[in-house]
Amino acid sequence: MTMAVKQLVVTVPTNKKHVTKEVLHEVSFDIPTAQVLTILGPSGAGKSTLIRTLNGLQPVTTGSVPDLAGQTAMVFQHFNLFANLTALDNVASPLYLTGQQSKAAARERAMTLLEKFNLAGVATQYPSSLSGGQKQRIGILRALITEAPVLLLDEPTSALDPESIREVTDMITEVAKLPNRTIILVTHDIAFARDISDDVLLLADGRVQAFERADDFFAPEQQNTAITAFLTR
Ligand SMILES: Nc1ncnc2c1ncn2[C@@H]1O[C@H](COP(=O)(O)OP(=O)(O)OP(=O)(O)O)[C@@H](O)[C@H]1O
Repeated sequence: MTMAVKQLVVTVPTNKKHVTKEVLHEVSFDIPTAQVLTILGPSGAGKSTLIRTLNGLQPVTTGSVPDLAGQTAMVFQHFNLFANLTALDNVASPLYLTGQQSKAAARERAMTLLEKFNLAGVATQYPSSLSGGQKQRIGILRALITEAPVLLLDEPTSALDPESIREVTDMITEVAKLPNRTIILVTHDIAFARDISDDVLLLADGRVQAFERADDFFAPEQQNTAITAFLTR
């Protein structure tokens, strides 16, 4: 099963009154379910705008995206943890803040997740005392606890030091193995993209430059074309 994005156009306001700018130009591709789709492209290509549109944070101007309301969970570049909540409560928060579960039940579920991913030791700590890698792993668990079938990750490692990057990419690799989980990942980390992707969408200037199976995209004979074009911009 796939979910289609069809001729998606997104325009955003500019500093000038009544002047808008088209950030995505008739973008079409299919989101394969239970796979890892990686969105690559140079800075300003529209990657974040696309992922925000899929999450309903950015309105569609014309064209269409699948209705993913209530089916997505987002992981942010800068973690966006609640500073006043412990790691445990950050993970539990999507369940109890929405009233889906009692705080006690949500915490129990959160603790199980923390244990599964070797983070039980930081359960009572606040974000300010966590490393970047720990913060992002907590951010990923906060998304996972929702059991949303579509996980959106917007440059989850770009604010991290090399050691933390490894912790987080290892965790995302584990998460990608969970059954029935669709992952849409924006990254500038080509090596990680090559390791984890099933499909690749390459954007530049708001247009689709390539949409193909990762094996084809990263095939040796391709490396002088699409990837080089991307890397050298
Ligand atoms: N809400 C907005 N208001 C004004 N401009 C916006 C808005 N959202 C996106 N843009 C502009 O749209 C273009 C694409 O931005 P976007 O953040 O989607 O690119 P990106 O590929 O994610 O870049 P990066 O890799 O640097 O994060 C940029 O020129 C950006 O300034």
